[in-house]
Amino acid sequence: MARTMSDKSRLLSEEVLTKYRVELLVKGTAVIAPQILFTQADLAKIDQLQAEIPEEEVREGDAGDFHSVFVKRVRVAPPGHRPSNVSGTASGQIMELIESKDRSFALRQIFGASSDYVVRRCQMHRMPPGSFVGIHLDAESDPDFEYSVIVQLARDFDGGEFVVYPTRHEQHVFRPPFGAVLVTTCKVRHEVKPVSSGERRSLVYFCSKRGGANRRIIESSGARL
Ligand SMILES: O=C(O)CCC(=O)C(=O)O
Ligand SMILES: [Fe+2]
Repeated sequence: MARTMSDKSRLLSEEVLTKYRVELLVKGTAVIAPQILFTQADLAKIDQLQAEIPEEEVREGDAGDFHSVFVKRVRVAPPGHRPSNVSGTASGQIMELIESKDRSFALRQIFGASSDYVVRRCQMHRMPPGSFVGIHLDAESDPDFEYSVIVQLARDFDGGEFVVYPTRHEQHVFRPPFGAVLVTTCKVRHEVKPVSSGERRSLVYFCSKRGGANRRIIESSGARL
């Protein structure tokens, strides 16, 4: 029998969450289909709120890695500091949306966690043609990062593939559609290939069981974005 599911029941479907949990466990990366973690209305709200946040261009090379991307900071945790939202009301509202009870519950199930996760850092990326994110390890920015969650905010662009390198000889290429969410472990190297046309946009956040100060030691880091 055809049934119209509410957003809530879709978010909480055990069967669906278990499927993603296994995918993440086995492959280190899972792509969550559009409309499961974020509805169209959630994405529209994020788009509206982000307009108020200032943008900076990041082009930083360190130990062979380079980037070219426009970044809007929502929550930051620089070395020695605890996670905190950037000033302004928009960042708090975006974090409230991201950390809603249902969404946090769903992600916890996907992570296979027995305790709560905190978002240590959150930012938005805008990548016009020529932009890219060089190969890096998220855990080099903050050793407590466990999972990164990447929400796809754009429809019309070419290039910009997310490529994961689980080993030296293996690579997995992802091109998630608008509204899909890529979840990946922060212990695997990856990159975003150059955008060739249109504009790629994403909301990126990093989750951890630990909420304290960033334990990264600045001198030895290969930090980036
Ligand atoms: O914008 C993205 O898809 C994610 C880029 C990335 O790997 C990161 O911010 O660590
Ligand atoms: Fe990354």
